[in-house]
Amino acid sequence: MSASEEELFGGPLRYDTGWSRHEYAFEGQTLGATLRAFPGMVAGTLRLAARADRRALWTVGAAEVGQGVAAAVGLVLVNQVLGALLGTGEVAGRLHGALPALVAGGVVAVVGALLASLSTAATGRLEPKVERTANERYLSAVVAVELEAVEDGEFRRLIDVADLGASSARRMVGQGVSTVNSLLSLLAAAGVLTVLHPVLLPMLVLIAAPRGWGAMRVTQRRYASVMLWVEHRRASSLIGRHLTSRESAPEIRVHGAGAFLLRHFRAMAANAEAEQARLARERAGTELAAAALSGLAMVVTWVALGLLVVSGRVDLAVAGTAVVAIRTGSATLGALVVSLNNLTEESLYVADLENCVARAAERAIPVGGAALPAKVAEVRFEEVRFGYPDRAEPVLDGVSLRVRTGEVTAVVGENGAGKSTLMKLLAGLLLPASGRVLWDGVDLREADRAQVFAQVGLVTQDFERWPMTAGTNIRIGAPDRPGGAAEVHEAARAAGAGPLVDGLPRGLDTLLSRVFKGGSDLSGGQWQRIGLARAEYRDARFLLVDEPTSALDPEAEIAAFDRIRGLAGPDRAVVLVTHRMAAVRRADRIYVLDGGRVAEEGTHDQLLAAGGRYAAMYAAQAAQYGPGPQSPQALPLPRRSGPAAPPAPAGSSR
Ligand SMILES: Nc1ncnc2c1ncn2[C@@H]1O[C@H](COP(=O)(O)OP(=O)(O)OP(=O)(O)O)[C@@H](O)[C@H]1O
Repeated sequence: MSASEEELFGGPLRYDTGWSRHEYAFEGQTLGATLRAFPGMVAGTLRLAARADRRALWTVGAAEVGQGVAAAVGLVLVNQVLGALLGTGEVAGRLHGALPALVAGGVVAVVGALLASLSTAATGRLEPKVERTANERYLSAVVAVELEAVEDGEFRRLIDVADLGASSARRMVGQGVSTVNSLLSLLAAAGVLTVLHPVLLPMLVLIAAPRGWGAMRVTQRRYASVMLWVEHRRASSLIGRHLTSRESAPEIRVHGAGAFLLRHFRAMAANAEAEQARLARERAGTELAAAALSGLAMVVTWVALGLLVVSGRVDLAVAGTAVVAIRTGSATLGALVVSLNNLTEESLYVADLENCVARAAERAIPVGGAALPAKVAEVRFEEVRFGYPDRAEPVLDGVSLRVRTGEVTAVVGENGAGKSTLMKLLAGLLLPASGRVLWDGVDLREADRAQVFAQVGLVTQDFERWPMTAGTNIRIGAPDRPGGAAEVHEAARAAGAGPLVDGLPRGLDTLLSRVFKGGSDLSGGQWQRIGLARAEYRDARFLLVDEPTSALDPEAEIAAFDRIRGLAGPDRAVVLVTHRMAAVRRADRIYVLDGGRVAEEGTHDQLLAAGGRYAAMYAAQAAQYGPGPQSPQALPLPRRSGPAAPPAPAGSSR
């Protein structure tokens, strides 16, 4: 651990996404274990590749087998050439005798080169397709899971890892091809050596084994180091990003945080550099030892070969071929160990991706289910209980309420009372632990969730600000609606975003993101108008509005609430969660959440008369308003000289 880690992050950073399960798993990996796992890894790669592009896969396979055969035939031809050259007779005669094998060797070499380039082209075609297929596999699985899974930390970690798995899947293709290639060339060399003389095969193994051991050792150390240092590296690149980000720029300058962070950035980089240097030293030592052992084995091999020739057990041509085969064979075996190691490492991440897909399938939103009426008129909660897994106490503990089309329903309560959770249950995003949510009598658990979602529109405080054009930001509320620019304009106008959109440099086509060149950005309040326009465009029967106006200025806020209320009609229900009591008073029905239950319910006048929690909350906020004239809708305007808007109840984080 570095001093910077201690000071900035409070302790050593360990990698804590799902793949930490593999931490050091690779360290104990032996060549034998890797070889045993080999068929499974190859099968996994083949499955992915076959899903992506079967034809390219066949081409690669055929080209690789062809190259193996060409390598074997090449060695046999070398033997024939040497046999002819080292035979008896005139030199010219011997050369003439070697000619056919030489020509054939040339042809085989050309065929081998053609096959190699064919394999390269097909592999290049296959790799991006495999990555795309792997990406699509986990992305389509993850978008279909319940919201509860998305919010579950464990599952989130799986998603992070799956992201790494897709690029590993791509690399696995290349590594798989190299492995198969090395394996086939090795088989060719080993086969030819065995045919030449059985004692030659162990010699090949003797030379290559130290190099294989060295490669395995280097990879293991690198893997262990990556695992140990990856969080450190991420943390230091995080510091780098914060140093240059737009959001931190003011504090970096005014508070002088830049020099402080830069100092730690340098210190952390120095630690990482020391680790790299240590790895390089160890690698150099290991490779030197492997080369020495391999050289020793080489000396033994050549002496043994010499003895075999002198004793007449092997003739000179065979010895010459053996030299060639041993040299190519030992180089191939070294490459095989390296690509096997890489393949093993990549396969760990691909296995994580598959794990994510499997877990996502278990937590997927069920497809199909009981049909809902085309126009649902009421959603009813019956004794609904719901709690988050990491909390002992339920958030909602026996909530009963109803939401009807043609009405504005408001839900109020203090911070953490469970209002947003209730909205998610209402939207069909969460399921109750007990009790029932009934859509015109159909239990949400059995209902076709796609039909539920089709009737819901959402506007939340942290609604998505898509880094796309203004038009897309509105249209994305109902992507399947065949509306054109006129409908989008109309939705913007109805949501009070008409002048805003018209004032943008390219109107609806203006890119609302500074991430790309030429993009514009909006203020928080302007974005909220776009969010409302999106909801307007969606035109849903149940419009769920959760704290939509916190960034609007006071007058815009009142206008926004008027508009939201205006959205309610005989065919639409509006459910409003807000801390602004002024927005609530004209709701048809108000529910006050407290302690996980509905503490009070009624109209504004009824609740004020009851003198309970609602009355207290209202009185607290009313004190923030001036005694000045009221708006035509009897909504009090906040004092211009006071806070920009009536503050939320004490302790509000919003
Ligand atoms: N995804 C989650 N995982 C675990 N706990 C959560 C999650 N979301 C909310 N909670 C907890 O559930 C409780 C209710 O949260 P919720 O957001 O529904 O309250 P709220 O009434 O909307 O609050 P606020 O007025 O502050 O927005 C809070 O204590 C919160 O910490």
